[in-house]
Amino acid sequence: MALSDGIESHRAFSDGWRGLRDFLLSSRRFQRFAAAFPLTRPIARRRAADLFDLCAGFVYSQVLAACVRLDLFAQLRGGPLPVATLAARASIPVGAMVTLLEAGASLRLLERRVDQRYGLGPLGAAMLGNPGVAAMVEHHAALYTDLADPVALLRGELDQRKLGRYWPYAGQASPSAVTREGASSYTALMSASQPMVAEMVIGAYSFAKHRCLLDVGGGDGSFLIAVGGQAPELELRLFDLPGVASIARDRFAEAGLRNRMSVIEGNFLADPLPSGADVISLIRVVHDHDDDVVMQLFARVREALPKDGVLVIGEPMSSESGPDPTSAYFGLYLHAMGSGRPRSFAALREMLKQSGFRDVRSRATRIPMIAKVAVARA
Ligand SMILES: CC(C)=CCC/C(C)=C/CC/C(C)=C/C=C/C(C)=C/C=C/C=C(C)/C=C/C=C(C)/C=C/C=C(C)/C=C/CC(C)(C)O
Ligand SMILES: C[S@@+](CC[C@H](N)C(=O)[O-])C[C@H]1O[C@@H](n2cnc3c(N)ncnc32)[C@H](O)[C@@H]1O
Repeated sequence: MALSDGIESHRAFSDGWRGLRDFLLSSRRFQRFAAAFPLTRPIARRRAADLFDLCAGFVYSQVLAACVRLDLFAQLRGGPLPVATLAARASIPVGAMVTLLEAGASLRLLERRVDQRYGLGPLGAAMLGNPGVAAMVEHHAALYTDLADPVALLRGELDQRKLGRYWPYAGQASPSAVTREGASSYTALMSASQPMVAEMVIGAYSFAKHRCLLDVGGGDGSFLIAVGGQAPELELRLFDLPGVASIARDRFAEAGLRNRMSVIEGNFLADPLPSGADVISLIRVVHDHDDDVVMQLFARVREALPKDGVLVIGEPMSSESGPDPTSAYFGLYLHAMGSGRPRSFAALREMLKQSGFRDVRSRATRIPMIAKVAVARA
């Protein structure tokens, strides 16, 4: 059998079986049968609950947003508190506060305790361990507005995208014009959420074997500071737009790190990257840009690295097998932002190979949803 015949018969089989599945699942009669029959009932209930979660997810997100805005998790860190206390502190009527607390409890963010008190739930407690997540939730207000009419957003009918304003470099021909003021909110958000990302990247790749690291698009330097803590001998350099570079300079000066770290300002779309580093990192940078920009960036990284120098990419990457809700999130997020797309490791590997990189490998991270890592040699 010729290869094309084999592919054709595989496609026919796959389409045929999926067609049968879709026919059954969309039939009200089959749904009634599956919910009644004891062996299929658990699956029917799970599917119904999955669909309910998709319908109601925006409400769950707003319950979380209210808990974060009212600082409920931090308030409950020391132990449960009475409803009346929480309501008075939030200037919310007791009845409405109970509605929020019950919603939080049903989502495992909070827990109802005896005597009309509420404490942390397992997910609320996990929020306290990852303060960057609360910062993300706060800034979702911009995305939430842009997504109010998702079809208009996808059709390009929104004149003003809030998320586009939040990330002023996105899709801009002259990102160097971004001022320090324009960069300050996104730089603070990146700084707040960097610890969980740095943990993933440093856990997957050891920088200690290198001499000098250049972090391109390095923000306020939080990633470099985390790497520096693990690799005390490593020379650290940061490259970012002028507005962000000035924030990083102040941060290093405040932390007394000016001797250890240097900051180079520039635009990687127009300026060559400084040479001298034997490892370059791109942390949450590549997915912000369209393919043509990424290819330019990879070319500049390759020019700046010595032979055998290493490029480390750390960011959320889409899954190559099966459904992956983080891709839904980043796909819509980056669309609203105005440039970029989530890429799988395989897509990045292809682009890296086309740019002349070799030995492209994926490194496993502890929580891939937060960041995956790709490593390549110049
Ligand atoms: C002790 C007992 C009783 C039981 C033990 C059971 C057990 C082992 C429980 C585990 C407990 C545990 C350790 C929980 C840990 C939870 C963690 C680590 C949770 C982490 C959650 C992280 C989340 C939700 C991250 C969300 C990230 C978001 C939304 C990121 C958004 C990123 C954006 C918008 C980036 C923008 C940058 C741009 C523009 C794309 O470049
Ligand atoms: C999403 S942030 C990531 C910041 C940091 N790496 C982190 O993970 O926290 C992307 C960074 O790339 C920088 N950037 C975007 N376009 C750039 C350009 N053309 N030249 C230099 N830096 C750029 C931004 O200013 C920003 O600091």
